[in-house]
Amino acid sequence: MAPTALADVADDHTLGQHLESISDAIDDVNSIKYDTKSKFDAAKDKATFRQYEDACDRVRNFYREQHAKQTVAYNLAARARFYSASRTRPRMTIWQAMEKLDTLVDESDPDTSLSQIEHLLQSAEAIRRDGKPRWMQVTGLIHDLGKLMLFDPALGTQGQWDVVGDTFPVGLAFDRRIIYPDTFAANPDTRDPVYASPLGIYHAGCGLDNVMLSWGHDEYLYHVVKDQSTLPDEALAMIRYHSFYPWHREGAYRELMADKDHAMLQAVQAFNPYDLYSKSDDVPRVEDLKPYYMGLIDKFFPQGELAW
Ligand SMILES: O[C@H]1[C@H](O)[C@@H](O)[C@H](O)[C@@H](O)[C@H]1O
Ligand SMILES: [Fe+2]
Ligand SMILES: [Fe+2]
Repeated sequence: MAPTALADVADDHTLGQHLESISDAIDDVNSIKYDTKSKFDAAKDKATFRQYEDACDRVRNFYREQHAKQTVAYNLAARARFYSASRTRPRMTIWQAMEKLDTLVDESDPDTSLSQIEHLLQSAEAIRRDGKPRWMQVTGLIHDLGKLMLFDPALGTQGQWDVVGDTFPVGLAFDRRIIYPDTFAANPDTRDPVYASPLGIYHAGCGLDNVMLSWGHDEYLYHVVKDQSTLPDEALAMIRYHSFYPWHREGAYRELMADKDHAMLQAVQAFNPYDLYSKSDDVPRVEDLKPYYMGLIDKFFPQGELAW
């Protein structure tokens, strides 16, 4: 009897593996062609979130400082620190990073009272509920982990102004469609003849890959995960451009786009409602959701620990 029972177990196991690889294959097909619609009521939600005109002083002061200090010179220096060969990069798994980030209170965010880990799980859960591919769910789960840069002294982060908040390109005139556009008057780049010109240091169609976006959590996380995960380009664009509201929501800076960026814009726009509007959902139960997301993390970050 025993050998038969053992064989049954072995067969069950193989069957389980087959089913898993079939569902992986379906997911891979979905990753190429995925539905960019979401269940949110965009018109209603637009009136509820991101009301910067009514925002508190904390948010206003945050942007006043950010817009004065994000210069080309600062951006070059921040990137040099990130890439510096002498920097010892902290090593952490994705889940450890999520737990570490949880202590941060984002000064730029007018909309959420939840902790960071809850926001990440809320975004991921909303994507999962809508039947989107697993690579997009895991993107929701990690998209704000770049805020961890605040905790690495070697990155020389100056405060929150170079970590959170909406992003915009530097090296060309600041567009009026960025929130609080008048606060750029305090930025020295507005008095530089090249940086203050319509295309600045760029040329039309140069592609967003060649544009320097203000330094912060999007850019940092993009550089961390691009070579340390199996995520598709769409996921990397969702991470890199998720705070670039003047582009993905307001239609600014389109003249800088190259062909590839049109598909990336669609991806970022498909992602945005899950970042923003899931902020009104119920508080997720971290321990209940952990096993499912640990499975996704293993799939897309097979080496476990990442260098941050
Ligand atoms: O306040 C928020 C917050 O910091 C987000 O993480 C970021 O992606 C947004 O664009 C920003 O405006
Ligand atoms: Fe973010
Ligand atoms: Fe977010």
